[in-house]
Amino acid sequence: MEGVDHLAHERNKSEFDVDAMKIVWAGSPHAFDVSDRISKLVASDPGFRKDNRSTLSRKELFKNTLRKAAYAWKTIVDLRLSEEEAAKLRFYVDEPAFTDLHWGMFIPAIKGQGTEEQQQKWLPLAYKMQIIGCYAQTELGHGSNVQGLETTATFDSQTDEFIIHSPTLTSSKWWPGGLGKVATHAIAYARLIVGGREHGVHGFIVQLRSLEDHSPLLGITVGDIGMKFGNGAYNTMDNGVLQFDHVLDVYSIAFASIAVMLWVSQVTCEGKYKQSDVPRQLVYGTMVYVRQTIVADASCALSRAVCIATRYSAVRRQFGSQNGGPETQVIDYKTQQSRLFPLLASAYAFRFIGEWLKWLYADVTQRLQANDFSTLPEAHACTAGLKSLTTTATADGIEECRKLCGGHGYLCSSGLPELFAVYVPACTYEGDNTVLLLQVARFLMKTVSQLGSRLSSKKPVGTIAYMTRVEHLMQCRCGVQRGFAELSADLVEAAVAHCQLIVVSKFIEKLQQEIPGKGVKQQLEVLCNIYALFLLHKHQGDFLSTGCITPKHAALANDELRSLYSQVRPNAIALVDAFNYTDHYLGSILGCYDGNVYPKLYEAAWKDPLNESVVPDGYHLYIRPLLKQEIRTARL
Ligand SMILES: CCCCC/C=C\C/C=C\C/C=C\CCC(=O)SCCNC(=O)CCNC(=O)[C@H](O)C(C)(C)COP(=O)(O)OP(=O)(O)OC[C@H]1O[C@@H](n2cnc3c(N)ncnc32)[C@H](O)[C@@H]1OP(=O)(O)O
Ligand SMILES: Cc1cc2nc3c(=O)[nH]c(=O)nc-3n(C[C@H](O)[C@H](O)[C@H](O)COP(=O)(O)OP(=O)(O)OC[C@H]3O[C@@H](n4cnc5c(N)ncnc54)[C@H](O)[C@@H]3O)c2cc1C
Repeated sequence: MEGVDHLAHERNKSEFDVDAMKIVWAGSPHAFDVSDRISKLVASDPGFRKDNRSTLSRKELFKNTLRKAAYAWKTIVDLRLSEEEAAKLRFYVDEPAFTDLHWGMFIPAIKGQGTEEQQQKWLPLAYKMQIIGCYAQTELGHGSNVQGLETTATFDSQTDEFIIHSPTLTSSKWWPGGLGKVATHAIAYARLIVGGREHGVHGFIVQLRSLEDHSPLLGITVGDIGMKFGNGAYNTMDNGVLQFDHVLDVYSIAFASIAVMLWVSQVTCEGKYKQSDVPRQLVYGTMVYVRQTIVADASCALSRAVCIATRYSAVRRQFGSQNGGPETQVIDYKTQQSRLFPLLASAYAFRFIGEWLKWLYADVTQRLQANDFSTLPEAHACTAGLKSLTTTATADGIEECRKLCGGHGYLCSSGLPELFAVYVPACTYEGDNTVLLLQVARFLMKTVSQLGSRLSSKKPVGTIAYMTRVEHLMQCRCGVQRGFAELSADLVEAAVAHCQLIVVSKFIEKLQQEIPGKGVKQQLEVLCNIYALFLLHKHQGDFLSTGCITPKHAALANDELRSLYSQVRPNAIALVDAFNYTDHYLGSILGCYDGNVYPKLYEAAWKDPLNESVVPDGYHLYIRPLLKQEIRTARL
């Protein structure tokens, strides 16, 4: 029945202050206020409806996305929302669109790599959306290997301009989000050539389309690369293809510096290339920035799937009826708990590692401005490794949540298939996860060679086993005289172990902070122990081989896990309520707040276009002749 909370009995079991946990999840009372207000604003506005996406054609879907993006911008302007509120609104609109890359990469690239002059020229236009940008780095032939990019930018000292060109088919820009049909400008990465000499890959701001009639400019060929995985999903985004034919790009300016003129690589009017001695990888700065935002995104996506699966697991009953009484809630099965609760713990773990990574990125950015590159390698390794670890775990976790919901998890109305389809490219974009782990492995090899076996001492006591595991995995690999390439598959395992050590240690450090609210810290301690012991159980071969745990320890850890699951069980619904997601944002009948699943599933079924007629189109043409044997049947 509408209005009845079918999960009230679960919510009454909670042993902690849910409102206080909501603040912990949001990060601060202010952050909670903004999230709560904006999520309700979006949920209550029919202009942001999203429950019909799976029934639209690609063109209808895309036009609807443009409508929503324009409507969101009008809402932001009319309500005079702050940058923080506007970002939250785009988040809760929950539709991959060109705005993601305009705000998520194009603007950060100009802020992070543009000179003061370039920022003054381009940022006001971008903030007012008088230009729409994309980040055009990947090409048809190269994505991971940035140094393999083929697009050229040749400086013409006669005209004081750059000529941007796609010399080969494989140099076509391919994948940039927003590029296909919307972006008017791109930050295009190209090989800088000055005076016949090549100076590696640099970023250029290039105008692609007329600001008058949106037609591609002379020398620009641009379009969409076609349908992607899943039906609605990421097909709201116009990932594009772009070719330059000797574009005399009067607007392009070679990105001349990182942060505040820290790294000045200039091309003078006389055609001289000047670069000071800062790491050339600073040109990758935008990717490092985005990778740390992707870690925070992982906690959002995983928590969303876990919220759906947890609420449905409490609603769903199957088997176990005693004397005609109610069947057993599937959330009470130990197998369901052993699959679901580690994902619940991971969602919280990724939330806190995302907070720490945001601090690490801000710290390294501040150091760069002071010409201090000392923590850049660690920042790169951490952002790369944690992006890889959290997105892989989240993509796998969303699929596990779909399976935890049985058959109904496969319905679009569960919200899980689309969430999976939208999320999984995160394992590829912003750096293929294996390629990024190889960067971490390279960092570990260098660290081991510099520090000897002790990779790092500054870790909480509870992580000794985790630290020993990483050192053991590295020693086993570094000890043998074989090349990096030969050992790369093993080194990637050590890289994963290193990242897991970071997540566990930062979760433990989080618990050392002052955390207000009745029972809140205790619940987080349970989740931290679940995260740490679940991984120890999953990788117990590594831990046993280090000798720092014995088979008896491994068995005790497993017993402790079961006990921890029992401690979470009465609090599970409250722990997912703490994410404070609206039903609109969840987009899931199985995960609806009131747990009134069956009537909503049944009602939703009849809204499918196929049910607009009781006799389907095609019956008279194809089925009736079949049934009436009017088609000559093959001789049996
Ligand atoms: C739900 C809807 C979406 C939500 C949207 C929200 C926001 C939008 C954001 C994301 C989603 C949408 C789109 C994604 C956009 C993209 O995908 S943009 C393109 C991303 N592409 C990549 O990530 C490419 C990956 N490849 C690389 O980063 C590099 O090629 C490499 C693998 C790092 C290798 O680089 P290379 O220059 O060859 O260096 P090498 O391996 O030789 O290393 C040399 C030294 O440099 C150090 N180093 C490498 N990278 C960095 C770095 N970034 N920072 C600092 N240092 C770096 C490396 O460690 C080596 O150091 P040594 O001391 O010499 O060992
Ligand atoms: C949805 C989506 C949105 C995107 N948006 C953008 C965007 O806005 N802008 C942009 O510039 N790009 C974008 N991209 C492109 C994305 O950044 C690249 O696809 C990504 O960096 C991976 O590169 P690749 O496609 O070349 O993969 P490849 O590197 O070709 O990967 C193929 C396989 O090769 C393996 N491999 C590659 N190199 C090595 C190695 N050295 N050692 C071991 N294994 C290796 C990989 O692990 C993988 O298994 C997007 C991609 C997607 C899917």
